[in-house]
Formats: sequence, structure tokens, C-alpha cells
Amino acid sequence: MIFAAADQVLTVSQMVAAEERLMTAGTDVHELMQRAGRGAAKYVWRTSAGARQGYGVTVLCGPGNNGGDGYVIAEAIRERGGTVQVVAARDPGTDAAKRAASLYRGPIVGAVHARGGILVDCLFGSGLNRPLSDEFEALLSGLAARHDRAIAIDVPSGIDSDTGALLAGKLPHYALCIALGAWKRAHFLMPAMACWDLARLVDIGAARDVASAIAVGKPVLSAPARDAHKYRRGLVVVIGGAMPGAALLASRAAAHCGAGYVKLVARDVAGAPDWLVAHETGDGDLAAALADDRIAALLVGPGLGRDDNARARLNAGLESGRHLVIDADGLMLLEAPAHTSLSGAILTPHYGEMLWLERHFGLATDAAKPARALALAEATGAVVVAKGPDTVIAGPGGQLSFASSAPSWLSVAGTGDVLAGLCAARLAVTVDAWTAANEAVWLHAEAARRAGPAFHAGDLADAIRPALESCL
Ligand SMILES: NC(=O)C1=CN([C@@H]2O[C@H](COP(=O)(O)OP(=O)(O)OC[C@H]3O[C@@H](n4cnc5c(N)ncnc54)[C@H](O)[C@@H]3O)[C@@H](O)[C@H]2O)[C@@H](O)CC1
Ligand SMILES: Nc1ncnc2c1ncn2[C@@H]1O[C@H](COP(=O)(O)OP(=O)(O)O)[C@@H](O)[C@H]1O
Ligand SMILES: [K+]
Repeated sequence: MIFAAADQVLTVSQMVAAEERLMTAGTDVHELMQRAGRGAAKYVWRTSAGARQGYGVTVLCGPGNNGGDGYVIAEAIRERGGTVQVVAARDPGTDAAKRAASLYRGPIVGAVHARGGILVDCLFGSGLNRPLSDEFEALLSGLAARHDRAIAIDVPSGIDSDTGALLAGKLPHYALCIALGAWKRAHFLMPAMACWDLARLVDIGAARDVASAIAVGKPVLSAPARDAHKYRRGLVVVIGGAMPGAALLASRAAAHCGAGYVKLVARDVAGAPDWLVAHETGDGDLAAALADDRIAALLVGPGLGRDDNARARLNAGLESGRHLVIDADGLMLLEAPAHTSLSGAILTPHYGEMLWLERHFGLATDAAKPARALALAEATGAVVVAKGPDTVIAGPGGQLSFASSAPSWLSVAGTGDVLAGLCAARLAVTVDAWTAANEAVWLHAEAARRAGPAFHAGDLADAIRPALESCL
């Protein structure tokens, strides 16, 4: 997959390496800080209409290079004629921060006197490596309370940039978080990503790191080929089970997402809509139904149940040798060592299913979400879509991608079934689990954006079509 530097999601050590490469190529740290700070200042300036009427910007500067960025931002706002002041939590400690501070020609005030429109938080950035002291936490929250809005530079001060974990008891809420140089993992992970409303990226010229994770990007899709027919476009078979509604919903999503043919094989197909080809199958004749060579992808799990019949239907799917999407109840029936070679499959666990799978595959549950998703992908051989407000996609070869924040209206029953149907349709079309999972996650979030507030899962399935249209 080809991706641009702006799509990369870096760990702190990858960011440091990227900065070192820029410096080796001749850009010194002072220049990088100027690019970062001045880029961020543009966003601060736009956000701070009040600063131009004397209701100013306060920049809280810490001792490291994040604090250095703060002096650059403050000076850029001052040069534009804005009202700005700096609160120095500590004296600048790095050479670059000292130089940036020496170039700032505006006022430095004590924290108790600082109040105004915008607080720019440059206390700590990606260098924060231990919990914030009570003193710093009180300083930050006191200042935030005396300003209308807060903006975080790079990351809020009190966030672990690699894991998104909080390193403070309580953090202010930020209107904006401005990532510098590249996205960090915390920009896509809970609880960090709940700390701000909007996130923006400032480019400082960091090149693409091929080993890095990526942000899930908008897919580029095309209409079916001139000579397309329904089988060539992809036949998706959805294996139904005890609860027909979930499998129907997944089928509807698959039908709206580019598959040429969606077939539901279930024990009770009465009530299937007329656009759906439904076949009544007991456990005995399921294997025969799955022997059709034209099947491009199979979905098993939504509404499957967890009894012996469900297990038999899952096993028929597994034994068919087809490209598989396993969701919901299907995941709850997986176990090691029987299911450790699911190469080419997509697993779509939510938080509870993830925990269950980890227990059954003997995996640790105390790491950050990306590491957990990677471990499950490695243990099963499948692509893992670890769902939630911070969806992470991991591949068995170590591939990792992070979904941008999706509408929280998705937290309603049945949206997981819709995602499973999307995965199956994209798998049938692309025949590549990694590509399919990424496309499906993007389309799911876009459908949610288009569905507006308070949708139900059926509305979401219907919003897939306009979401897909936007990618043509
Ligand atoms: N290195 C570069 O080339 C660039 C770095 N940039 C900025 O630099 C930031 C990273 O700078 P630094 O690595 O200096 O890190 P920070 O500015 O985040 O601060 C780290 C400093 O604080 C100390 N520290 C860590 N946790 C602490 C705690 N809980 N209490 C008290 N002190 C603590 C560390 O020992 C270190 O001295 C980025 O977030 C970004 O804002 C940008 O200017 C772009 C260029
Ligand atoms: N707060 C949230 N913000 C964004 N997306 C969410 C949120 N809560 C859930 N989702 C998404 O909604 C879907 C819910 O799936 P799942 O939990 O399997 O639901 P169900 O089993 O009811 O279909 C997942 O794709 C998940 O990522
Ligand atoms: K910060």
C-alpha cells in the first residue's frame, strides 16, 4: 500500500529518528522548532479571534523542546499583533528551547496573573516519561480554568504519546490538539483522544518511515469493470445462525458495499428481503452450500449463537477454505491451538471479544491496544480489527493502522454487524484481508458521519452507498 508521510503514525522513538534524519540532511533543531512552532501558531491564531481584541493568548512553557515550541508560538502571535504572554513553568533546559526563549520579545508573567481567551499548553510533549507532579497538574488545570479554551501542542501535557495512557489524574479538555511533525499513536488511542475536540497536523518535512504504522486512509475505489458480472464482482456468503436479524443486517451492509452477489445461508430464511438470495441450510447441507467455487468471501458470526450447532456452522466455514470474516459469536468459539492458522481471514473483536480471545490464546492483556492487536494477529495469522472508539487494525506481519476518530453515535446495537458485512464485501472485491479491513473501517466511519445523529444500524447500512460513492 502506498502512503504519504502525512499518513504515518509514529512512536516517540520513530519521531526522534525522523528528526535525526532531517538534521543529518542539514536542518538543525532550531529550524525544526521554528517550522513546528510557526505552523502551530497559524492554528492558534485562527482559533484566537479574541486575541486580536486584547483578550489574549497565554502560552504555558515547560523545560523541554515542547516548551521551546511554546516560545516560538508566542513570538509568532506577538509579531502578528496578537496579545500574548508566557508562563514559564521552569526555565528552558535544552539548547533549542533556550534559543527560542531568547528570541521571544513579549511578556513573561506569573501563573496566578494569567487569564484570557486561549491557553496554549506547551508544558510537556512527547518527552513526558513519568506522571505529572501534583504541582504541574495544579498549574495546568488552574490555568485552563482561567481561560476560555485550551490548545494542546503536540500532545496534552499528561499523556503517554506511545500508548495514549494518562500520566496525570485529571487533564483539561482541549478544543484543539496540534500534532507536530507526524501523528503519534496517542492521537488515535483512548483515553488520550477523548481529551480534545479536533486534531490537526503540522508538517515539518519529516519523510515517510516505511516501518511505521499508518492512519486508515480514504480508499480509492472504482466502478465495476465493463465486463463485470455478479460473480466476478464477488460472491459473499453470510452464514446465519440462531438470531437471523444480525446476519440480515450484515448482508444488507455487504450488498451496499460493492459485492456482486450476497447470499444468506441460514436455518430459517423466512422474512429475507427480496434483494437477498437466501438459502435454507441445516448443518448437514451447509458444507455443500459452501463448496461453490465462486464464493469470494464468507462471513460467519453475527447472530450465530454459541451452541453445538453454531460450532458446527463455524467449522463448516473454517473447513471450506474460503476467505473468512469472523465476528461476534464466531470469535467466541475460536480457540488455540485449533485456530492458529487463520491466514487471509479478518477477525473483528470488540473489547469484550478481544479479552476472551486473549484468554483463549494465552496472550497478555496488560499492554497497550496496538501491541495487543498485533499479538492476536500473530497468534491467529489473521488481520485483527480491534474495534471501539479507537479502532486499531493489526496484521500478522506486523502491519498496523489507526482509524481516525469516528462518530460516537456508532455506539448502538448492530453497528458491528454492519462493519462485518462491510469487511466481507471488501474482502470479496479486493481478495486481500489487510486492504479490505482498512477500506471497511474507513467506509463504516464515513457512513456514520453521513447518517447523522441517533441513527440505527439499518440507517448506517443505508449510508454506506453515499460513503462508497465519495471514494469513486
Ligand atoms: N526534537 C525535535 O527536533 C523537535 C521537537 N519538537 C518538540 O519537542 C517535544 C519533545 O521535546 P522533549 O523531548 O524535549 O520533551 P518535552 O518537552 O516533552 O519535555 C521533556 C523534559 O521533561 C522531563 N520530564 C519528563 N516527564 C516529566 C515529568 N513528569 N515531570 C517533570 N519533568 C519531566 C524530561 O526529563 C525532559 O527533560 C515534542 O513534543 C515537540 O513539541 C518540535 O519542536 C519539533 C522538533
Ligand atoms: N464511542 C464510539 N465511538 C466510535 N465508534 C464506536 C464507539 N462505540 C462503538 N463504536 C464502533 O461501533 C461498532 C460496534 O460494534 P460492536 O460492539 O460489535 O456492536 P454490535 O455487536 O452491537 O454490532 C464498532 O465498529 C466500533 O468500533
Ligand atoms: K503539550
